[in-house]
Amino acid sequence: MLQTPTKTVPPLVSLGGVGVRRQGRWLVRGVEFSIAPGEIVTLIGPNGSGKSTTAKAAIGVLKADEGRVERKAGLKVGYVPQKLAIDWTMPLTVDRLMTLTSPLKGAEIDAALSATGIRHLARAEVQHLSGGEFQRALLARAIARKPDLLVLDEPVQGVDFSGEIALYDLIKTIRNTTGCGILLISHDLHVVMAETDTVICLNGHVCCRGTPEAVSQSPEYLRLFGARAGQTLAFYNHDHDHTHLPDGRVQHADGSITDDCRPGDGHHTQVLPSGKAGPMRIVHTHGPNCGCGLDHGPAPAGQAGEARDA
Ligand SMILES: Nc1ncnc2c1ncn2[C@@H]1O[C@H](COP(=O)(O)OP(=O)(O)OP(=O)(O)O)[C@@H](O)[C@H]1O
Repeated sequence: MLQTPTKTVPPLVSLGGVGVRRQGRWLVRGVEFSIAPGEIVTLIGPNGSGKSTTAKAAIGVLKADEGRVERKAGLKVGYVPQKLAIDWTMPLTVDRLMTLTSPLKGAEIDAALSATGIRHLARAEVQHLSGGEFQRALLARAIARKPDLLVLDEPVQGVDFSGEIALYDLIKTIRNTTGCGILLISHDLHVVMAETDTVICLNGHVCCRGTPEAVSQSPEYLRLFGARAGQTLAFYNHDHDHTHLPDGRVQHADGSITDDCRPGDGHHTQVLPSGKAGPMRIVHTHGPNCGCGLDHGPAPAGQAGEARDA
């Protein structure tokens, strides 16, 4: 059972100075990271910060316009995109969903559905699944072909908080039992999964990155999320010092506006109590126009950063 990433082995995918430009605008630029077998890398950032674009560039769905993307020869990718083109008016069972794009043996379908805890739903109509069940069905579909790299673009959409914890636990279990690398995307900025090895914060470029290494023991946190979550969640604070405007331009802390991010943009602080690694809940600090679309008040005085639940 693989518990820790193996950085000594060659990466599954490696990005160096990657930029993607569309319609005369850099969507992301200067992106650098790699994913090793068994490693969980989480991309976070506000809406439109380039997380999906980066993930697509990493797996070759999108071509980078600058920089280099290297993938292990023969890399098998399981990809759960943010949006899925499903005709909800057509009846579609879970086991049919599994084989929509390529065939699978019955035993492979069973194994994947069992691994995600929804074997009993094999004959269920997809449109009748709950949010959490649907995400599990998508996960089952992605792991059925035993990928080396699993790319999950917002895997907790439509799932309540306890469902999120369960899904992140499941994703961790998949990593531990299969040893695959995982690239996880979260736009909410407030939830990052268990055992995330590396968090990369994007805002058109890599603003900050780090290893979440702590479990919060804060009383407020335990009160909010309960002892179970308290064992596995930690705080993560950061600031965006620039705002992505609706027209794609970037307003900087000094008020100036440019077409793209500047290399020096993105001053962030990360405040993590020490302790065991685990899933963490991101609590972040915003300027008046951080761009995340959420209303955040100031943190209680005396806390490092302004830790408010996003
Ligand atoms: N093909 C394209 N042509 C032009 N602009 C694009 C294209 N694809 C994405 N964009 C723009 O690039 C920016 C980054 O998009 P992307 O989907 O990567 O962001 P994201 O961080 O994943 O956002 P979200 O959290 O909302 O899903 C957005 O402003 C988006 O409108």
